[in-house]
Order: sequence, then C-alpha cells, then structure tokens
Amino acid sequence: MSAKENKHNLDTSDCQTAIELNDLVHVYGNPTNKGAQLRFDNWKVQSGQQVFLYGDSGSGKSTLLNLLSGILAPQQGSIKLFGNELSDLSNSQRDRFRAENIGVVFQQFNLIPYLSVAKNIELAVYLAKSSKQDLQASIKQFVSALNLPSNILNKPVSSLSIGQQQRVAIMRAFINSPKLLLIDESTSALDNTAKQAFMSVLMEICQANKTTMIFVSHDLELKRYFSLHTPLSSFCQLSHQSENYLDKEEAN
Ligand SMILES: Nc1ncnc2c1ncn2[C@@H]1O[C@H](COP(=O)(O)OP(=O)(O)OP(=O)(O)O)[C@@H](O)[C@H]1O
Repeated sequence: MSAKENKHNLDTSDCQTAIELNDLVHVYGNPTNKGAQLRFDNWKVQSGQQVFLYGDSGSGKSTLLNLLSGILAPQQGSIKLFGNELSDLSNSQRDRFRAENIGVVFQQFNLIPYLSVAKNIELAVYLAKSSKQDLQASIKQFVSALNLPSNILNKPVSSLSIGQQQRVAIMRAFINSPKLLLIDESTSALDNTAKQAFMSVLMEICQANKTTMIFVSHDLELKRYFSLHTPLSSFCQLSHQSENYLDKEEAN
C-alpha cells in the first residue's frame, strides 16, 4: 500500500512541506460573545515527519487538529496542506481532500457502532472514491499487522473492546494511504502493554509509508517513540476575552 495509490483532485505530490500555518486565529463563540481565542504563529511540518505534540488540557490541541482536518474553519490566517490552501477549497472539495489525503483517529474513534468492522472500512474507501483494487488483501494485512483476530471483520463495532475499536479506527485511517495522519489522545483507554504494542505498530506503518503524522497526547511517556517533540505553547497562545478580538485586529 503506497501513498501513490491515491488519486488526487488537487496536486499534493511534490510538496516537501506537509503543513504550513500562517497567522492563524480561531475564536469560539458568536460575534457578540467571544469565548476562547486561539492564535497560532507560523508553524511548518515537513512531509514524512512524525511529530509528538503536547500541551496542557484545554490549551488547544484538539482545536488545531480540527482546523487541520477542515472540520473547523479559522476566522483569520492560512492553513496549507501539501501546498493547498484549505480556505480556497469549496466545502465539497475540502471533504474530498480530507477523504483522500487525511486519516484521523480522534478520542471517540467515530466508528459507526451498528456496522461491522468491514463495513466501517469499506465506507471510508467509498467516501474517498478510491478505486482500490486490492481492498480485501489490504484489510487482511492490517488485521494481521494490528494483531486483531481474523474473525473480527464481520462483527459489529459495538461488540468490540475499546482497544480493538482503537485498532479498527487506525485501520480505517490508514486504508486510503493518507499523506497526513492526525491522532488525538487515542491511547488513553489502553493499558500499558496494549499502549506499547499500539505505538510500535503505528510508528512502523507510518515510517514504512512515509506518512506525516501529528500525534497529540498528554502522555509524555510516549515521547520516546518520536524524534520531534513540539509543545503547543511554542506556537499557540490561548486567551479568553469577551471583547471582539477580530474587530480590534482590523482597527489596527
Ligand atoms: N466547542 C467549543 N465551544 C467553545 N469553546 C471551546 C469549544 N471547544 C473548545 N473550546 C475551548 O477552547 C480551548 C481549547 O480547547 P481544546 O479542546 O482545543 O483543548 P485541548 O488541548 O485539546 O484539551 P484536552 O487536552 O483537554 O482535550 C479551551 O479553552 C476550550 O474550553
């Protein structure tokens, strides 16, 4: 399974910079009642790098991953993924770009509980409109690499343990050979042995496919799997203000 198997609407192939943020601002709330305001300075991640991103609870890690995956739209600034400016894409182009290029594993896994494991994976392939010839072979490879029982594919997700659901979420995230993988606190429900096994497999698959990965965690013990460790506070400032930050910026 190589990243080259993906068919892209937008060209992502030759860009050495996977992520580039410039003067990004995201504000929660409505125009009169502003809540948390997150301001991200310029930040770059090179293609093929795996980054351990850490920070205090509530500092903005999930917000950043939601901005990178296009689930949230920033009020100001620029997010470029493999040279493509996200704000230049229409909603449908952004959905397509995400399905084809980004794999996400968020805290709740977001699997469809009443569908089987196989159907959850096939749905991700369908949404990416991927013409994967060897889907069944790829699924089998992942089941084996992730140490899942071979009879798991026809079981509904709701009948699996949390650890198994987590590995199915990883399989779903990898099935379209994403160029970028965003992982948010996905080891928190695992015991120590399962966590170490999960991390080893994850790093192996990422390194074999040269997948760019942003791995968000509170668990500093997991740092040792990564050569790049970035505190979110090195490029993100959080403030809680009731005044209209954006208007103030525009007035200056
Ligand atoms: N939907 C929302 N509406 C309003 N404020 C929000 C919303 N989501 C997050 N926030 C606020 O934005 C800030 C950053 O939250 P975020 O969830 O990104 O932090 P985090 O670092 O991922 O936290 P944790 O490690 O606890 O998951 C916090 O102050 C939070 O209260």
